[in-house]
This record gives sequence, C-alpha cells and structure tokens, in this order.
Amino acid sequence: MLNIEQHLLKTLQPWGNCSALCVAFSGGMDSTVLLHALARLAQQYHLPELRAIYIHHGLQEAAQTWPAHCQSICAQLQIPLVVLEVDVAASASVEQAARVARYAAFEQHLAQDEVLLMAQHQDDQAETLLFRLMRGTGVAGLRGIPETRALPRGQVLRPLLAVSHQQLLAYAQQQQLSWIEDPSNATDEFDRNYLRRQVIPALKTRWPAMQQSLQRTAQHMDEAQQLLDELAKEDLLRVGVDPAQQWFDLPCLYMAGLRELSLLRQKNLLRYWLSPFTLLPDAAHWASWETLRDAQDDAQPVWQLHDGALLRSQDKLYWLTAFWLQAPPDLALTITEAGCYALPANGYLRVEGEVRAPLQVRYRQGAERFFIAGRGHRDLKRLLQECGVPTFLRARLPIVFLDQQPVALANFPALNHPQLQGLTLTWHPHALQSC
Ligand SMILES: Nc1ncnc2c1ncn2[C@@H]1O[C@H](COP(=O)(O)OP(=O)(O)OP(=O)(O)O)[C@@H](O)[C@H]1O
Repeated sequence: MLNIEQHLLKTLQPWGNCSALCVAFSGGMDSTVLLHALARLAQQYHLPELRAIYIHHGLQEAAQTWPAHCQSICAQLQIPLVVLEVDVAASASVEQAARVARYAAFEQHLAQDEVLLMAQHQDDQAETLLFRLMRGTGVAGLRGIPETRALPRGQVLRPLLAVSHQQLLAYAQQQQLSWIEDPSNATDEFDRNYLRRQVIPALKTRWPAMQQSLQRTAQHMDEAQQLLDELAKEDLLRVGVDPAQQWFDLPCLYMAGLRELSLLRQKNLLRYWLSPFTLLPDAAHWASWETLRDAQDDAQPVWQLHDGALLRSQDKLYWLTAFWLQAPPDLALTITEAGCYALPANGYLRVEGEVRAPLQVRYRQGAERFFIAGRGHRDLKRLLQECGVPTFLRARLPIVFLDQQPVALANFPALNHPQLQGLTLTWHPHALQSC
C-alpha cells in the first residue's frame, strides 16, 4: 500500500460507521488523487459507500467539458458521480462567491451521517494562513483550515491536510492519473494564485520547512482560541440571561454584567456569543459596540450587523433578526370566537375560552389605559415597563379592545378586564404547537 493510502486509511478510521463518504471532486489533481486512493482502498478494505460530487459553477468557457471528464474518471473507478449546478452570485470576488455557492450546494446535498471529503492539503493550509495574514486576520483566522467541521447535516473532513502537494503529485504521476488543469490557476490575477506561484516558492527557498512552521503556528492559534473560548464561556455564565427569563428564547445578555468586564473581554464574549448568529464585524467596526454600550437609554441604540442587530432595551442586550426589527403592519382584526389567528408579519394569536362579544385586536398606539381591578386606570406604557417588556416587543403584542376600550393584552392575563375573565390570549412569533 502506498503512503498516501496508508495515511488515508488511518485518518478515515474514526469515520468507518458513517453512511457514506462523499468526495468533493473538482477533477483537479488533489481531489483526483483522493478519489483514486479511496477507490483502491475500497477494493481491499471495507469502507462506507463512496460517492463523488462535482459542483458545476459554469463560470469559465473551459469548464464546460469538466463534468464529462469527471464522469469518465468516476466510471473508470466505478464510483457514482453527482453533478450539482450552482448559480454564483455577482460579487467583487468571484472566487469567494464560487466557494460560498459550492459549500451551500454541498450542505444541501449531504444527508445525515454522511461525510464530505475535501482534498485540501498542506500547501493549501500555508496559502490560507498567508492569505489571511495579508488581510489582518485575528487568532481565529490563523487557526487555518480545520481538519473537520460539522455541517447542519453531516460533516466535512479534510484527510490530506498533512500531505504536501509534492507528495500528491508523486502519487498522481506514479498512478498515471489524468486531471484537469484549471487555466485560472495559471495566472497571478487572484491573490491566492499569486501567493502559490510567487510568494510561497520564494519563502521556501529561504525556509524549506516553512509549511510545517506555519502549521505549528496554526496549532498555537488553535490553543489560544480555545482558551479565549473558555474565558468567553465563563463570562457568558455570569452575564447571559437564563433561558427561563428570556422572552421567546431571544438571546440576551445583562448589560450591567457586561459593563463590569474589561473592553477586551466584552469583545471576546460578544464574538463568541454572536458567532452562531452572524458574520462578525471586522476590527474597524468594533467602535460601534462602545457607541451602543454607552448610548443613553432613551436613544434606543441599535448596532446593525450582517444577519441581524444588537439592541439595548432596559438593562439587557438583545440579538434580534430582521423579523423583530421591522414593526408589523397595522392590524384591524375582529374576533368572535376562540381559535388561532395568523397576524400579518407578526406570528400567531391563540384565543381560548368563550368570546361573548366581538373583540377588536390592534397593536399599541401609545396612549392606551387599562383598568386594573383594585388599582383603577393605568397607562399601558407604565405597565409594560413594570413587566420588563422590551421596547421592540411592545409594538407587537396584540391588544384586545371592547367598545374602543383596551380590555386585554396577549400573554398578560393579569391585565384582563374583569369582563374578560376566563379568556386566554397567547401571542407567539412562530406558529403555536396547538395552532
Ligand atoms: N467544483 C468543485 N466540485 C467539487 N469539489 C470541489 C470543486 N472545487 C473545489 N472542490 C473541493 O474543494 C477542495 C479545495 O478547493 P480548491 O479550490 O482549493 O481546489 P481546486 O484547485 O479547485 O481543486 P483540487 O484541489 O481538486 O485541485 C478541492 O480539493 C475539492 O475537494
């Protein structure tokens, strides 16, 4: 058995029980070697089912023949091939847009318990680290390409990260493989090509072991990032709001606790907390965090990020998606019986109990006063403040009127007018289970 095959067999051992190994097969040399070595291993060992996936971006004229090439290689190796066509969004960086489209297609295609094998290798790792350094990356970026990564379904595995381009080329030549040479790799137009063609060879003449050194840097950074994550987890325990105290599971933090941390720890915690929700801002935009943190309460400060916004309300910091940031359109709904009502762009209202007279449902205008038994008339604004209802929620909670008088507020049965005792009104941003 050849070295690369031995290495693959060892790397794949923990994945022996997955339901399929799917090779991201571009037809280039690296993924051709990967596919070929796997096909050979499958003849001697029991491997999970193998499948190849080619993503057709349709970006270059030259690429029109590539699906056929991939098909013929797969036929020779007796491995089924799936060709997925993708649309690449117009963007300043075609390379990056193609990568995004490619990963989205893989994610959609992969089934639970399947492993996507990609053919990035040691030289790609060095190239990625240098590329990110040139863009001023931080600790997380310098961890480089991870060997494994969980996808919503399935997993990515890069079993060749410790193998050099030279070793892959030697294997390809020895096995007399044929592969596609992407003409766009032969120019210095793209930054990564420039690094691969001009910079790395020059560095290697001076520092022959530079790839291994960069790999060590990536490992140091991985450890450093793990420490930062541990710190963030500890801070989150102190500053994060207990799920039982959250409105509709909306992620939020206590501002007072956040303020007690140093600025660096605030940023570290926010990065950790926000990373599942959104792309993070680059260094230049972090000043907006201090603006949000220090703004007056009544300024209703918001920090817009890529996939949503951070908003401060009372003593908490909320992460909100677009749904919460746009007020719903005016509502004029009349209810004559119990049931579930879909509200335009504003979730659902469930009415339980006997509706004795037609009830009007609207959102807050601002001057409503509720009659509370034993307390007389009270401003809704004051009542919402007392209940700690965040500002962005106040405009969404359906208010029930009887003869122009506000008599109930969804989710606050204690505010029900005596005439509406026994009626339960529940609002939820998503469909309620029993609806
Ligand atoms: N069009 C594609 N279809 C399927 N997989 C792809 C495609 N492009 C890239 N990949 C996968 O992503 C890995 C890294 O991509 P990258 O763009 O760095 O490589 P490449 O130069 O296009 O292809 P190769 O690594 O096979 O020479 C590839 O090794 C391959 O596994």
